[in-house]
Amino acid sequence: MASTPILTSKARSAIDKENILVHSTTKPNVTQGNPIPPAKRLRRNEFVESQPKIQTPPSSFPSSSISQETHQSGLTPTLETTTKNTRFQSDGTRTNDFFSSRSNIHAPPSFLTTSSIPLSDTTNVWPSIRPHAQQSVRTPTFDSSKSRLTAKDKRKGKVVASGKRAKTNHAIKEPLVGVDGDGYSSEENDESIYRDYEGASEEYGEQHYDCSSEESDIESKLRVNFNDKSKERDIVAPANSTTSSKGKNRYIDEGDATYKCDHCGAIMWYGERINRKRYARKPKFSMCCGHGQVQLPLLKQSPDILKILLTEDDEMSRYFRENIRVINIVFSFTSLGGKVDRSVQKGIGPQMFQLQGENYHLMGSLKPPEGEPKKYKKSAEKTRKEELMKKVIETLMAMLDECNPYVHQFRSARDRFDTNPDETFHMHIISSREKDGRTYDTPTASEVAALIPGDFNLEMDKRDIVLQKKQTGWLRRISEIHSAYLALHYPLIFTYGEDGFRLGIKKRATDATAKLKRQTISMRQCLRSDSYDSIQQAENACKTDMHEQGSRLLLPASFTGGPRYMKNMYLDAMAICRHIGFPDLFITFTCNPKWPEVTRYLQPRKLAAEDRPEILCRLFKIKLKSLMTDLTDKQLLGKTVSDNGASKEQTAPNAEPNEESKNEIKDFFNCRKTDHFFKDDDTYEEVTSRKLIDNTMFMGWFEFCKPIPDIINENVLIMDELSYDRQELKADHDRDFPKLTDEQRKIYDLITDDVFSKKRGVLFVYGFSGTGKTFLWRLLSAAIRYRGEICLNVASSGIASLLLPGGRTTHSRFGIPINPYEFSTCNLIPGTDQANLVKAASLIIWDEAPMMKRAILCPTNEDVNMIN
Ligand SMILES: Nc1ncnc2c1ncn2[C@@H]1O[C@H](COP(=O)(O)OP(=O)(O)OP(=O)(O)O)[C@@H](O)[C@H]1O
Repeated sequence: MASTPILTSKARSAIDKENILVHSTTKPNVTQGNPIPPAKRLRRNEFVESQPKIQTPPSSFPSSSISQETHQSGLTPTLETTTKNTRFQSDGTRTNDFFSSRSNIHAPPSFLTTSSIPLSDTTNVWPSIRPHAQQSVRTPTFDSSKSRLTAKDKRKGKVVASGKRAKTNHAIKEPLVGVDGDGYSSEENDESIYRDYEGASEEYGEQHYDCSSEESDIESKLRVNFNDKSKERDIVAPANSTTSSKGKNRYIDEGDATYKCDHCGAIMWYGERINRKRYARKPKFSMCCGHGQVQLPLLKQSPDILKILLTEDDEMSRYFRENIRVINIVFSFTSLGGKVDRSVQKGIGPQMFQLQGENYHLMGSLKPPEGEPKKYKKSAEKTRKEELMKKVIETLMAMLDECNPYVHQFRSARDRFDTNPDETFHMHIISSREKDGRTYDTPTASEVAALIPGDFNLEMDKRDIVLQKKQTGWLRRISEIHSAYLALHYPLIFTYGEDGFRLGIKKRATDATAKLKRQTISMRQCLRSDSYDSIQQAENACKTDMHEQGSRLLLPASFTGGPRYMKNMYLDAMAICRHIGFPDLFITFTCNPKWPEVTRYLQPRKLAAEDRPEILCRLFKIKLKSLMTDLTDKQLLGKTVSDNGASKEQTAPNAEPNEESKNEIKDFFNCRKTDHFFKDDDTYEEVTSRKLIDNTMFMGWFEFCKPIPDIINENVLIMDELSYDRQELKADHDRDFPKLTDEQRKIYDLITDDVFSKKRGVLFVYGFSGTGKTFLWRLLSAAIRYRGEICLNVASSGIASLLLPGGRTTHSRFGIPINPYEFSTCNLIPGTDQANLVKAASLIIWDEAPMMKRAILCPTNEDVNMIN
């Protein structure tokens, strides 16, 4: 997990103005007299140019100490001696930083090193301008045992280590005050930190721990007095300081998950509340149930035997917990699917493989193919060698036999095979349920699956899972929205075969939901991706008829962080870079399973971090938001001039309203403010009739984009297709027509009859290489075109398209995405020239069609049908 907030050159220049030079400290190869390699940077940083002295690199710059520093990360639990980080003030003072437990920074430009360095290093100057910067100090150590809560602080809901206040006061008196608003960990910044964060703790209810070491005497010796060299403000010198400097590094603790959602009772962290900017005595949450819109039944209590295995401390239970994943796989009905790359497993080390793209579940036939072993059983037998495993498996088998409806049905199928081996039947695992998913989640055996005599029936719901006795051995992919998707893969979690997400679950009936157009829960609500609305609307907005004109978009199951989302973020970032300049810092923010909040949550439950990845994700998100607030709202590194909307919820990109922020069109394309204008299924009339948005630049733009009826709308694509030299085509056709073989002639007649009699249909012509398919396509297209009709020749690859007269790739002709995934659709927007051309075509010849994924062929066919 990583996030890359962009700090642009303006931000950098803002930092520079405060003499906080943003450079990597890991610059051991800087040469004497030329410490600042990029000319661009020199140009922009006049103050550096005007201070030749400061460019002298320190002769004794120890690269080893730097590397120690660069590896410092997170809550460094060591007391190793490291290089002290240095920060410069506008008054020429220098301050020393330790780093914060929050993030590492990589400096991407070529002139900076790419190694990971702590955030505090962002305020470091070049080694050359800090000859005495290598102060040996102890790395601050996090020691939770030193964190003591005072009763008052507890009441306030914050945790501040006792003794910190005294130190804080001391820091206030200290003349070496740090940079305003900056200072996760710098000792000189204690005052500002405390001002900021104690205020913040009032405001945000955060809990603070002191992570400092008690080694104040060492640190106090290493204090640096910059005032001595205040005139040459970049030249720093050490000075003896008598300042006590306890508690340089503080960890901002997000507290425990002690808050409850009013609607569904979900236990939440304070940082997960809506409207994070405000302190709330009774915080509200939406990520759990969308303000009570989503009402789902609670999972049933586990069967007693499973409870014992999960909680007790006997040998069998411990063994079960240690091997719970393996045991689950033994009982799982489905297997993991995805593009697996096993080449990464080299040498010794833990077993691992790389999974690319989408992850899904696969299911095989009722019986394995002839001669093949029973795979699941095999693994079970293997594990049964161990006595303990055998006992556990037998216990669980008995449990699942009793309570899991899928097990019932599979057992019935087996019995039926045994009694009548010649009978043909298939097992049909039903996707759609009649019952309301809010109240009934534990289905019975007859509801989940049925054994149906006969072969596969084409009229079944395409999401249903149909298991046949005879299969080729291929595993079948299961739809993610099948209600049994999770229950089949995790029988030990969904012991009763409980339903997962399925279509048609009704929202809770409230006043708010009554006004909504969609009364059922969508996958998006389950995934909590509201920002998708704005993206979808952005694509539809320029059209007058929103229903007909909009391109069809399907929400992928893995929306957040999915290809579409990432592409948007990437394009936004590139647009920002182009407009404002390249970023100076590349901050990666990683998740730490040893965060105190995580440990406090997991330890009492006897769980490891990998057992509850969602807890890590949630805390990561909270901390990421917190960091983004510090960077943007609190302007830790200077004013934010732009952001890509990734942290839209908590960022105010332009805090001071200016001309730029009033440009609604720009905001619209930046996916900001669109919520004010649209909702998912609003019509154009509804949108434009709102008084709220009258006479804005945005509405003017809408008007501008309206098609003007008086102007004849000529479609250049159609004109292009009709501009062939018909006489020449006819001559070619007449020349080759007699050459057709009987088989080719038959196909030719069939197709031309259908085209000229305006029949619709799909014909699939196949044959070995060299049997004259391309010859036939050429003749057919000539036959259609010389009669003044449109024939579109497309091919799956660019090379194949060159062989066809007027050929184009299908990607280009139908707007097929380059990297299609399961839920991709064509970008063929009805009403556009491209769509009208497809509509006007009499014949579409698609060469090498099987080269395309099925995931593309079917939607393309649907899209072409839709626009016709
Ligand atoms: N009826 C025909 N009369 C004369 N020549 C023919 C006839 N059919 C095919 N050919 C010739 O045979 C050669 C191979 O035909 P073509 O390239 O159309 O085969 P293909 O099935 O498209 O092959 P591939 O699948 O490899 O693309 C071409 O030179 C073509 O002109």
